[in-house]
Amino acid sequence: MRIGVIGAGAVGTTVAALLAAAGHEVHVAARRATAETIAADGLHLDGAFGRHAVAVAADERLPPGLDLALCATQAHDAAAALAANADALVATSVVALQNGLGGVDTAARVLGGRRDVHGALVLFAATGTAAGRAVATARGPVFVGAGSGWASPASRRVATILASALPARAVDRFTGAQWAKLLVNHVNALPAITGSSVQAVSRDPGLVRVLARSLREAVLVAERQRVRITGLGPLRQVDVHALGHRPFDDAVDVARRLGHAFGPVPNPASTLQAIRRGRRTEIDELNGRVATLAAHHGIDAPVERTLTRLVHEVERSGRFLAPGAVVAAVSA
Ligand SMILES: NC(=O)C1=CN([C@@H]2O[C@H](COP(=O)(O)OP(=O)(O)OC[C@H]3O[C@@H](n4cnc5c(N)ncnc54)[C@H](OP(=O)(O)O)[C@@H]3O)[C@@H](O)[C@H]2O)C=CC1
Ligand SMILES: CC(C)(CO)C(=O)C(=O)O
Repeated sequence: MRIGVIGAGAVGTTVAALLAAAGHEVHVAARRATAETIAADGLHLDGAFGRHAVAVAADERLPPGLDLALCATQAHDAAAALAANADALVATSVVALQNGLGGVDTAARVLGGRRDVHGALVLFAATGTAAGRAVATARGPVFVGAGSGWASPASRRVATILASALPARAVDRFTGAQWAKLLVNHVNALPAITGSSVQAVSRDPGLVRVLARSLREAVLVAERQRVRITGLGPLRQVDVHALGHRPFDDAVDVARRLGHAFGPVPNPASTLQAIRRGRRTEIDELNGRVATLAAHHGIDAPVERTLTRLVHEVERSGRFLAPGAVVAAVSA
């Protein structure tokens, strides 16, 4: 298959390298300097999916005539990246890999309301190390779907193509699964604020309770949105229930397990990686999105609000906070 990947960061490099290693003809669209490096040196992936060095085509734009295109930019770059490639994608199935709730809608809107647009919920963890280079710090599947019903034949086809290269499958009730991924991504904020890993946060008795409180707020907001969150990857349906409704210590247990679901290799998660590279984070699409929805429903979500504010403060200052300062800020 001829497959395009827009964005050669942590996720784009991982997926593109695995697709190329599985024998697909892969075209990468990246910023000019990155595209030149990849065209000359190929893609290099190490870690949980093995070591791969593969040659791929790379340019600032994708060529026309692709069977499938994956958008692997950060959420706030997706609209511009897809618009820049829209002419090449008129007859191509498109998959949005962004975290948060808006990936599929953004892609469909930018591509003129097209129906062959799918979302992918990525549950592996990857860290970008240089242009066209990434390390997968934890394995995990990719779930493909769209909308609130059964997975369509088109989503199943996309999942089958991806499954030729990495663990991937179609998922029903994508909207509920996307909320489950949003809950999983609650592990992102505290490493970004403290400069530590997801696993280190889960081991810290104060921070893991903050994580559990933020998760509890998110579950209550989802319920007010009338979303039924499905189990996904490390987060089972019973865990979602525990986060919202069981005694708080049960929610803390779920939060702790979520952090350890990423294995022994320290996972900074994508939000801390953005901060380390001096890039804008996606926090407004994660905890910030929950805080906004909470306000819309007249619910108080003080932990979601505070975590969003603290990530923005670290984005601006570049100074991480000690765990005790975070616990104090959330409890103030
Ligand atoms: N990292 C992870 O483990 C996971 C990440 N995700 C999600 O996947 C998405 C991508 O994350 P991640 O790979 O970590 O992010 P990165 O920032 O590492 O990669 C995004 C890449 O897209 C590039 N880009 C932005 N705009 C364009 C454009 N117009 N044309 C070409 N390239 C462009 C960026 O370049 P530049 O930096 O120069 O702007 C960057 O190299 C995010 O939504 C993230 O939340 C999901 C699961 C796991
Ligand atoms: C799955 C997880 C948490 C992997 O780190 C991720 O989505 C991210 O880093 O944004």
